[in-house]
Amino acid sequence: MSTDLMANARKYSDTLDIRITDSSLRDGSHHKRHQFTEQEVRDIVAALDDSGVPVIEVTHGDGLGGSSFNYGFSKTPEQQLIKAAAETAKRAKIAFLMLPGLGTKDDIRAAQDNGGQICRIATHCTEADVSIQHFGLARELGLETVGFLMMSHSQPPEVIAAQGRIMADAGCQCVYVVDSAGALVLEDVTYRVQALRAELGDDAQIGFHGHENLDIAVANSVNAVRAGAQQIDGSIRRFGAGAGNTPTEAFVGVCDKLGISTGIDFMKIADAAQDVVRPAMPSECLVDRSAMMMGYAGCYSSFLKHAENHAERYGVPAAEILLEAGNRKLVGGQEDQLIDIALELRKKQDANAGV
Ligand SMILES: CC[C@H](O)CC(=O)C(=O)O
Ligand SMILES: [Mn+2]
Repeated sequence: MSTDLMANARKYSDTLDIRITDSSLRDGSHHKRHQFTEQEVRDIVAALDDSGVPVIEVTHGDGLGGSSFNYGFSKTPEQQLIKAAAETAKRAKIAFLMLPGLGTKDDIRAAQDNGGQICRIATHCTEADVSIQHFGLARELGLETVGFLMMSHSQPPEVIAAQGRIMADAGCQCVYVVDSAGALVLEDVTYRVQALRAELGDDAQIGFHGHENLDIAVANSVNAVRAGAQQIDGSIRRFGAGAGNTPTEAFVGVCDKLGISTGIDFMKIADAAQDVVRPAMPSECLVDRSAMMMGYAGCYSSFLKHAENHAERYGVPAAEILLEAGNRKLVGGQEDQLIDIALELRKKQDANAGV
């Protein structure tokens, strides 16, 4: 590790160089169409906790309040899942995600009452100002705070840094570069993390949340660490939206080999991935045509399942819906526009076929 990274790491903890948050029970909720049962959450939390994962995120895929017609209804109320996770974890902290406008301040209070300790607040990467009151509340309540700058590929490093400054000033303790589309490639991550590091200094830590759509989430995460990120997200078995996230277990193995300390036992987490998490997944998260299209075109990974639904309903390819969503620069919350795209594709298809 570089001297700078060692210095940053030491500031974070006496024993760990980086802190990993496993997001499979939140980002994986997209892949599972929000159908987690309480027992699955308990089993996965127990296995991750026993492996030494320090933070486990549990919420509807779209955060607190996400269970809805627009985003997909949860099988089990997310507050019940947060409570089950907090009751199960012996060492790990339980984190929850919220998007201002979807979740409310009361949802944050309820998540804390149910045992959540880390409040992660996500905004589009040009809209950090909508998070100010929520960071204020979270800090007042004594919660640890994390800020998510979603779709970070869509803005240059200086914009990401300026938006990170807004979050840090509002009380955010770690600003994440969030590669929602899996569109960032290697140095794209380095430059964004470096810009945040330069802007925030000691005011906040930096984090990185990757998606695997172009198959480089582990490499991107290593680049983030080398550029000074102290917190990294993964999802065990890549259980996340699109092609999934940085696979926690592979990233832990890579960190072991690079001499980056995570505090996670590689053998135990490898077993957990295979024996506990895989059975709870509806299918593997794949770098298939649709997922690659999202990384290539810069399309929000959470759109995948919605695009698949519309593809089936309107008889058009999901990959083409996603490609067009990327071209139109759609952001989270614009899920309904995927229907317009599907209908337009269908019209063109019919016209070409002379229907
Ligand atoms: C809440 C939407 C989204 O899934 C957050 C996230 O993980 C990302 O943007 O990658
Ligand atoms: Mn994600």
